[in-house]
Amino acid sequence: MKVVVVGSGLAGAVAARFLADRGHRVEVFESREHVGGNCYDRWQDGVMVHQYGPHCFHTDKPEVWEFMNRFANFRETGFCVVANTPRGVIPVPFNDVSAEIVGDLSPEEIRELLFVDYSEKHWGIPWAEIPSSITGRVPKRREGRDCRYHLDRWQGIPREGFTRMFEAMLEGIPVHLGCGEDDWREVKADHVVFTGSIDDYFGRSLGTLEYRSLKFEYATEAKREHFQINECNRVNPWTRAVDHSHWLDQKVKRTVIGREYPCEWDGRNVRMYPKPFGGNPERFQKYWAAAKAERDVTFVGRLATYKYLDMDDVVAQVMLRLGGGRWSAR
Ligand SMILES: O=c1ccn([C@@H]2O[C@H](COP(=O)(O)OP(=O)(O)O[C@H]3O[C@@H]([C@H](O)CO)[C@H](O)[C@H]3O)[C@@H](O)[C@H]2O)c(=O)[nH]1
Repeated sequence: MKVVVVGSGLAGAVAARFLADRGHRVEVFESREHVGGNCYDRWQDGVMVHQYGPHCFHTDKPEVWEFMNRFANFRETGFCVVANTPRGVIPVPFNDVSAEIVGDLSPEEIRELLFVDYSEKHWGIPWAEIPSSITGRVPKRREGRDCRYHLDRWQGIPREGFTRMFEAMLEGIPVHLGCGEDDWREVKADHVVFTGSIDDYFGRSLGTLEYRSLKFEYATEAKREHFQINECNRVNPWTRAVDHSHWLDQKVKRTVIGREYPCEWDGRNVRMYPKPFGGNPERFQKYWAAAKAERDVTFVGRLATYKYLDMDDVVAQVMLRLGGGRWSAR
């Protein structure tokens, strides 16, 4: 069977590999000039930099971890995040170490200190309007002194970077970079795996789905003790600063610091976070109903399913939808 995969980010690359492994003839169409989507990394001043913000792979799903390890040698490590709050710099999620610095706090006080300012900057709306699908992601008070941001059984990053991992995943599969939005439609295929924003598939005929985006600033500065500092305050306009030399534990004096400034997706920058408010959920449901009626198209990934999915959930979603024996959108 001939399959066209639209997009070479995580969903697209996993889908392409999954199908090629099962004997299908796969061709990938990518609008950017590189594979890997927002996981793309590159080298700057000798430091491996995640171009579109920090991506730590973390999972409790053995089949997902096994799949990813076919394409990369992972440096298995957990990353610790601290928050720069009006009461000092503390580990986030809030744990016993945080409590030693600012005193033990009630859930409401933790929410005020760590989440309200950050989330309002990140999402651009008042805290009270941020839906529970987002606030539910916010890690609660954690007992103990484990300062890793995620507690999943497996976590880390590819030693040679995500870009190299994607290249390995796509080995032997034709990939077209820098494509126009509709180039893939010219190819006659038995099936399409669409990983772009679902409204693009339908020519935005039912309205445009909105996203939050980020403006990234990269500066070469002195190496820092902390891997990531979340700005949980109103003083600094950026939400987080990442010292990229920590990915590979690079012993450097100078490093690359990436700062993230939240903004709206405007059609020229990158779609980063689906916005589950402001009419978008209703708009998405209309597109999803239309998607269900499409024969021989599978919609997968964060953009096509308009869901705030973690990386491992994307891999699991692709495996389920393509391995479940059905080809149509679900
Ligand atoms: O200090 C904070 C942190 C978070 N929030 C709020 O929680 C929402 C979800 O946060 P998070 O999952 O961290 O957001 P994101 O998907 O951008 O994070 C990815 O980056 C790394 C992580 O930062 C470690 O490098 C992680 O692997 C991914 O989850 C957030 O949108 C805020 O609303 C907060 O308020 N304050």
